[in-house]
Amino acid sequence: MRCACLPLESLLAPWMSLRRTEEAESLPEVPEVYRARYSALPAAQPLPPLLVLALSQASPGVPVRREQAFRRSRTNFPNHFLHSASQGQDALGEAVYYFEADGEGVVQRVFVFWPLGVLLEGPPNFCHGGCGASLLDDAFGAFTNTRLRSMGLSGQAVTAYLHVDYKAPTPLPGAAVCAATLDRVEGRKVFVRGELLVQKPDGTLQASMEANALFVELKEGFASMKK
Ligand SMILES: CCCCCCCC(=O)SCCNC(=O)CCNC(=O)[C@H](O)C(C)(C)COP(=O)(O)OP(=O)(O)OC[C@H]1O[C@@H](n2cnc3c(N)ncnc32)[C@H](O)[C@@H]1OP(=O)(O)O
Repeated sequence: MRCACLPLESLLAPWMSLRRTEEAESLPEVPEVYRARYSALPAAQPLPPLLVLALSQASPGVPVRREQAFRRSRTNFPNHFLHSASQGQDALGEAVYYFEADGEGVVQRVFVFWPLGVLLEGPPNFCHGGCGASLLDDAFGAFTNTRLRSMGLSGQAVTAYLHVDYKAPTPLPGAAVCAATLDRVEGRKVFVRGELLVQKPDGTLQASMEANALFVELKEGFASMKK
């Protein structure tokens, strides 16, 4: 039987070797809600096939819209654990964030594509569990804070807890998509759930990790966090 899976090279290239061009290239302006953290994809950067697959599986028949895809603005967050320290050839490649909002502009879901290199290993040839948890935490944070901003709120919430269930190993080198959505809201408490999706050899997607988390909107924002 013919394997429906995407060849590894098409999953990873060119994202693994992507280097920043945002300083040199004039990129389209992104909507205000996203602007603090994200920038537009350069014109030459295609949407990762795995991201497109995850989106079409999550919402069959709904067109994938390039203008809903962003990358993280490194200029504003030069010390970010995932977007700076953990980046590199054979480590994390560059993420692509895809936000979905409802008719009122309120963010309902985020999908975050990550190229995963061999240096992220836990068990031989598989991703470290702490790395997967970090990717999920990042997606949950991106979802929660962008959703809050899209509702006219602060967008300054932090993780109070993160629960991860490891359902299957995550192969390296490879790629994953973290999907995050709302569970419920109780005052300042935002409960989020999601999964880390990888592609099986038969081409279908499977959740190698499932997670839920509580984010708490800070009363006085990040500036109030004490050392
Ligand atoms: C720039 C982009 C950043 C994006 C963030 C990305 C994700 C991250 O990695 S954040 C970093 C990791 N997280 C942290 O460092 C947070 C550290 N913890 C804290 O600062 C505080 O404990 C904090 C803010 C979570 C809660 O403190 P505070 O604002 O004083 O609220 P507090 O009154 O204690 O709790 C609020 C509610 O949450 C509940 N709650 C707080 N923590 C928990 C928990 N671990 N489990 C269950 N419930 C909890 C409380 O019971 C309370 O509930 P209720 O209102 O029903 O009584």
